[in-house]
Amino acid sequence: MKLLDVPGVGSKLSERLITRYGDEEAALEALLRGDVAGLIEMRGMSERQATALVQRARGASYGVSPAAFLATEEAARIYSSLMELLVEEAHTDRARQRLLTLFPSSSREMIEENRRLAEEAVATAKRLQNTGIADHLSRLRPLRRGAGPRVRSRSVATDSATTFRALKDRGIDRTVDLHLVESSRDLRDLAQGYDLVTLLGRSIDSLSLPEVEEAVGEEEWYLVPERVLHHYQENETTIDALLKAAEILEVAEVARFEGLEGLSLSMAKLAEEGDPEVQRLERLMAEVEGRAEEAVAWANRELKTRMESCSVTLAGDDLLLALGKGGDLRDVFRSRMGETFAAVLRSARERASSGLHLKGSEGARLEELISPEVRYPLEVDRAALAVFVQEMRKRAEARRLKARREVAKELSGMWELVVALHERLLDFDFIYSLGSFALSRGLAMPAFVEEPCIGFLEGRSLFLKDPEPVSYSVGHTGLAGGGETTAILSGVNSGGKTALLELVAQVAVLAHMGLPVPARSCRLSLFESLYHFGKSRGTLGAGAFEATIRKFSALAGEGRKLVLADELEAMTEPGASARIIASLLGELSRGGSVAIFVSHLAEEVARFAETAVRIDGIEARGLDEEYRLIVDRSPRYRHLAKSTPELILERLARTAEGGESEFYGRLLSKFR
Ligand SMILES: Nc1ncnc2c1ncn2[C@@H]1O[C@H](COP(=O)(O)OP(=O)(O)OP(=O)(O)O)[C@@H](O)[C@H]1O
Repeated sequence: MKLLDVPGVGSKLSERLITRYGDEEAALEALLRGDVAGLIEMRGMSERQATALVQRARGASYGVSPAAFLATEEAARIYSSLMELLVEEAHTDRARQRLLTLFPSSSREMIEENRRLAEEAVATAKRLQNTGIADHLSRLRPLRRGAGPRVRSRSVATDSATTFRALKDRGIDRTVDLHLVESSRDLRDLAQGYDLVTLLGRSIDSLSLPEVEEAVGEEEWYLVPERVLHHYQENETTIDALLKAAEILEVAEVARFEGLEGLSLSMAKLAEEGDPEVQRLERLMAEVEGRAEEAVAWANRELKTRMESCSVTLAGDDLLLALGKGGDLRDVFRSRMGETFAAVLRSARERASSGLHLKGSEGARLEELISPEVRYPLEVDRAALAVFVQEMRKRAEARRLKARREVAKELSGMWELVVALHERLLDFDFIYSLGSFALSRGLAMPAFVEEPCIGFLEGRSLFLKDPEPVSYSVGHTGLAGGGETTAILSGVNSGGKTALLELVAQVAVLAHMGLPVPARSCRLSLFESLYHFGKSRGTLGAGAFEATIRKFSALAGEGRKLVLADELEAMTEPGASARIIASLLGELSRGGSVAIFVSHLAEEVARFAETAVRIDGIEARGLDEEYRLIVDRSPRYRHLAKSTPELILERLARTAEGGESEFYGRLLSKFR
């Protein structure tokens, strides 16, 4: 098959598909695989168009058209409503898009292939019951690949124009400042603006610059580990869901995966709370200023109190010394009050550092923030404080960088694994959703037989909230009824005739999609198409009658059809309608088709019929305690069900009062 063999693909679209997928073979493979997600990446291709394109390609590969089976609007509506229910089961967009590419057809091979898929899907969903996998699948999102926030405290420098260009081409400058330096001076100037400069190249001496590190690699994880980590951080929820879902699949022995453990361990490191030393430094940075201020304030209060309560007696010598050349009254005070001052200073410094878990020279550095000079009031040395905080920030940053590099190095080789895992689990969601749809609704795989027929036991309409099971069969299903392939369904108003027709349509559509159907068991033949005619409202005018009859002309064509019609009699006067229905049924029966017509004109139709037409009926058995009709939803075969007006009259007679009730009673007596 070629791309041009797909209906709707002209040379222009074919070219675009080849550009998108690389070559014709890959493009065709993508269409047949149902790659809607990949197709909508093409400009101007909507999801609906992509879905239809996949359907046409699939259809073409089996020699069918996706629109052929659903021959009427009503049939297409039933299919759409079924698809709505089906896609409700999908946890991901990918699964939803793939599910939407399924369609009913008369191709035995296509149905067979889908049946194999559906059977595998149901078996898989069964094995995964109560494992909670759905929660993890629901957390899967498309993988993102943003550059992440800029690193502002560091920069990368190189002395080589070639390296500079290569790094730019790799987009390193999107995350961190990138510089080309030509001399040690350049480098020194640059270093002043950052906590750390990573230098690539050996021509410039950087030994004397503590803010410069000589790079030992050019890999992304080394130069900008934040970028690698960002890929994993921004996809953390999805990766976590992937790991959990994959683990469940392994435990349930549904699938095996390589490299899960390594990825899981590295992801755990990514999520780990920071390094305790970095946390200590951060706490120190946050608290040091306040502590120093508080200690100085305390010392000033203390000095004031102590000074106020003491007096100093000066000897004449002291006065001469202080007043003499180069003399200073401070020296006098230092000699008299030195011990008091020193004691207060010591206590203040202890107050500043207590509980800060200082290490190495940090204690001494902190002490230096409160000058030992004898003076009042004491003050914090702001310049020393700034230098101290700056140093701590650099130490913390260096440790953080080291830790980031370690995790980034591990993770940098795992991205392909993440992408592959993501693809597999999105594909898996399609299978799992399909299986869950069948399992949660108790669907069963139908059996295809040769004779024209359709029938099921305990069918439950998927469109009703709490459906009563219904069994019905037309043609030689071997389940019940007789061999007639055409039936007229009569019965009480609101008995469930329309609902039953819809159920037959649901069964036919799902079976021809290769999917299980809502019944305990089901047998049917392969049909070329489904004609479903809904109930029309009121008698049609001449123009509308003509249009309706034209639609029926298609029924005369070749091929086995399943025809479901709801109260066609409304198309024209009852007498004419009965004749038309009878002759339609004759045409269909002779053509080897199967038909179920809901009609209140069953007796008249049977009178005009030239072929064997069975009349079945849905009947009311009586009234319940609240005077509601008790209906047997499964039709009785070969039984003309009355509309049971006497039950309605009985209800009226019992619920009305006085004269009105008597009136209904008199009418009712005519039936007894
Ligand atoms: N199998 C079923 N289980 C539960 N409820 C049902 C079932 N079949 C039909 N009903 C309910 O009965 C009501 C009437 O059904 P429906 O419209 O199919 O009847 P009808 O025989 O076509 O009526 P009418 O002759 O008036 O067109 C609907 O509201 C539907 O929900």
